[in-house]
Amino acid sequence: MSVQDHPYYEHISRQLTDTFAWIGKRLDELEPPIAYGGDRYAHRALQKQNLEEIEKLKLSRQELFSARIDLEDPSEGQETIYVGKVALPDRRIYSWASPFARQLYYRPDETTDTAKVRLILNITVDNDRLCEIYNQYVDASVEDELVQAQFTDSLLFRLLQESHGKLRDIVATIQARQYRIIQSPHDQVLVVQGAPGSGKTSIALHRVAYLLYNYQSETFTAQNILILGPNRLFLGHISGILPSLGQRRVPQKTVDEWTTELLGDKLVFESQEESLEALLDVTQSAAMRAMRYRNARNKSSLQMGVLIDRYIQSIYAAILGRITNTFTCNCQLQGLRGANATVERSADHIRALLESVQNRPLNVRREAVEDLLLRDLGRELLDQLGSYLNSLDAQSRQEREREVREQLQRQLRQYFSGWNKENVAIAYRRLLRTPSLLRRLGEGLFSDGDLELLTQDAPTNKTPFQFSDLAALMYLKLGLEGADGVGYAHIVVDEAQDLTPLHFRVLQAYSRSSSMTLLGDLSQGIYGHHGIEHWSSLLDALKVENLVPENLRESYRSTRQIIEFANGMLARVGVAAEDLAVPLSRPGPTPTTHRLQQRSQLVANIISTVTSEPQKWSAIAVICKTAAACRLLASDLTAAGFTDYQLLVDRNSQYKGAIAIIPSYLTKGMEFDVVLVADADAETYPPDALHVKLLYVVLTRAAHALHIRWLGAVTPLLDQQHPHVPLQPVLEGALNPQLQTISEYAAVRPGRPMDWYVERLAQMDKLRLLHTGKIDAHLMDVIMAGYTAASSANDNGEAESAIELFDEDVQQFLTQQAELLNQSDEAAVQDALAITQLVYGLLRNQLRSAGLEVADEGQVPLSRQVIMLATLAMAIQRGRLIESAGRWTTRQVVLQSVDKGRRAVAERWLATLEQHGMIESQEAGQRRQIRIVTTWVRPVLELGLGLPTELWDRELLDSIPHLPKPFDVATPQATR
Ligand SMILES: Nc1ncnc2c1ncn2[C@@H]1O[C@H](COP(=O)(O)OP(=O)(O)OP(=O)(O)O)[C@@H](O)[C@H]1O
Repeated sequence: MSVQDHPYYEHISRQLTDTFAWIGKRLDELEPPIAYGGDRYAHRALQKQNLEEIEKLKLSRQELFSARIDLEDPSEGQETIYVGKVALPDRRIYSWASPFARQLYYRPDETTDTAKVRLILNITVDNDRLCEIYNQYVDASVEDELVQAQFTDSLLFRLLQESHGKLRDIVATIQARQYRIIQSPHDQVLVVQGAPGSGKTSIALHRVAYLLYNYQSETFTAQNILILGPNRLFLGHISGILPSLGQRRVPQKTVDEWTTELLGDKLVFESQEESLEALLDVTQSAAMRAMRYRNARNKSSLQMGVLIDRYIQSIYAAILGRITNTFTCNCQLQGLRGANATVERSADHIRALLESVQNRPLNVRREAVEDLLLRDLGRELLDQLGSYLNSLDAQSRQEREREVREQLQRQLRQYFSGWNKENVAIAYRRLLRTPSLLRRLGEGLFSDGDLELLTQDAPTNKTPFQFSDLAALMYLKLGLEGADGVGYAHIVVDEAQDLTPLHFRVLQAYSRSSSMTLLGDLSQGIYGHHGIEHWSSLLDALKVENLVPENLRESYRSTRQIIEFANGMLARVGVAAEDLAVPLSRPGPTPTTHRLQQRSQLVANIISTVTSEPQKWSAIAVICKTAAACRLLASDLTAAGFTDYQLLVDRNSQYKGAIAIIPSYLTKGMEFDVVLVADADAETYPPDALHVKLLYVVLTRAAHALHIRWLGAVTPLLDQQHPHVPLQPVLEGALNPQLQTISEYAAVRPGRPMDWYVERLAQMDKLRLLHTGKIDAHLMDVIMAGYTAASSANDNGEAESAIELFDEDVQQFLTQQAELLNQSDEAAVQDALAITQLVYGLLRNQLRSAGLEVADEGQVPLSRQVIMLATLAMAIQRGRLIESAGRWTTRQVVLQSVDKGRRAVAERWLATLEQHGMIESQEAGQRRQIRIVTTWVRPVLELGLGLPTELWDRELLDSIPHLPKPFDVATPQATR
């Protein structure tokens, strides 16, 4: 049945033709420039109004209306109205965003009781041609048989069958639930969690148009609304919607553009997509990728915000601490003898002034205090100079007053000259690159290991900032410089799950009244290393009290078969049925899955699959996981003679709408008629939380057809043979510290003895990272990788020993000791060796409990024993490990660490130490256990090293036998 057969065809056609004629006439009236009629401002305003109306009329002509509603009004009788994108009240056309349309057409929960809807028709028009009519709602009271029986296909279904190149407005078919979100109150943070294709982006943009239509004059203007999207490719995809709704001027920005706007275009930083590529890049070591993952999470967290607050506070405290002098201003009026005045303010007074402006950004506080002092002291100076100034004429007096102010200003500048404005990037780098500062400020916020990782990968002035640094930089900028008066009336964030908690804290500072619409899907959170994991985490970030996400599960984009295929994957990894997307019952072909044997077969198959798709599908995506894989595939396709594709690896490029070869993460938010996944093998998509999300995004980009191809084994995520696939931790549990003793760590890394690791740690002053003898294996990997890189860069081969940690004198002394011990066998040296070995034996328990165990018990070369003792001394000096001292060990084990020939001397020393209460003993069954008294650890250790120590009690020292060479403490060769 053709559209002409619809009983309302004639009527609607007439409305269309008449309205077109009416618009033509109105345009004729408006288009000639208005003659200048006196008042220039009134003339300009009139001109602007005319231009706006012309724009509106032209836009309305493109698609005059999309619905007709017939009403029965108790007082007015029967009435017909139309709903379109642009309101033309003279022609009874209402805007879709008007309260009237809200009540009648979209029929949300609250319905009107004044008018009864009899009929709603969906209409498609192309300029002045009436193309289609669908019955959307027919009340039983409408008796026209023809209307009831025919034309009952839904326009929604018809539109969804079409090709999905660029996103279009959905005015004609907005669903009631979607409309309810669009028109919900604007004075709140509205979060929309929605399945792929549920219309989140469409809702976001219609909501902006709705707010502007209804509240433009009161609250919102196109310029005070901020719309943030992930990248230009995505913004290109959605660019048509707002203009088609009559809103051309609302800026839509990428997160990068927003960042550049705030931080300046000189800042070089990597994009969000590059940050993900770096994590996926298997040519990088797993340790480095795990570090990035963990650092990204930490730098993006709200704790980082607290750390930055503390940082600013510490810079401020240092400034306050430097204000110790009284400020004195001597003012002398040139050429006027005796015309001088002096004012002063104490340091306490100036510090109090500073405290009074403490809530201002740090970089403006100096100016604020200078202003206060200028005003206050300026007045005082002028008072003192009153008798001179009063005798002058008005003009000279003004000049002299200026002279006074200038002198005061100069002297104030001089006084505060050591206090410069902080540069955001430099201050940020300094924070991350100064381990002691970071440790002090980060205490209680991050573990020592996490702080160490932040330092390990801190930005330099030669490397770009990582994406995960950006929110922290913006937050720091807020603290240093404030928001520059920028404040948005409404903020919309699409793909909101990908912004970091700290980004939201920054957004909150730029929001005038916490009016926001945030849309996203946690199942598509492929930037899990820095993004939002639960919407509830926004409560803290945005400082709001409650937040109930709207949940949209119906997916409009994809056919039932595609959604079921994607849901199958989620169910396989344990996602509950009630959390899966609900498909519309729009049918399509079953997704095809093929394993290919060889690369050449894969390439041939991809070409034949995409070229045999029906012509009507204009948007086809061939998706590989990474950009590198896309480039490789593109060159293989070209080599096979197929060049009809667009390689889309640049996030800022425009999709031209044909066959695109595109990396997985760049398809975010996009949609295609056909999707072909070119590398769905087990290696490319391992079963972990990151890859399941990545693949979910990829699969749900397809509107009509989906093809899966792979070489080798299919990813377990898509393997239909396995109903349950347990997920592995991402990047081998990058986020979970794997605490190990050094011996456990070394045991699974053959090739290096354990004490090699101990010495390297000591050499880099990292022993403090050992907590109760354990260290995070990821952190060790990173430190050792950094160590290897540094030593290979210096090309100095084997590392220097831990002795390097000591200052030069002590180093020299210890090196000498070690050499003497190794080279000499005089009887005196034998004595010294016995002491060293004894002390080493006594303290080995401490070494062990700190994870610093040396593998070959009793046979460790003496030079190494000295080094190990030096390591321990160092660690104790740094305030660690002491708590682990005083552990019991058997006397026998201690003596075993001494060569047989020297045991007698060692026994003698043991007795001496016991006699002086430096070691205590207890009976444990048959055995005798001994341990060092905690307070004596260091002196005993220094005895072993032969170091003179101020901790030795003089009396005690005199009472024990004189130490043999080379441990001659009576004639120390070095002092500490
Ligand atoms: N009410 C509707 N009428 C017609 N089409 C609709 C409707 N709602 C959504 N769509 C269509 O469904 C597709 C998906 O919409 P949109 O991109 O807004 O969803 P999304 O939730 O943002 O998706 P994703 O999370 O996957 O990026 C688009 O083609 C859109 O036009």
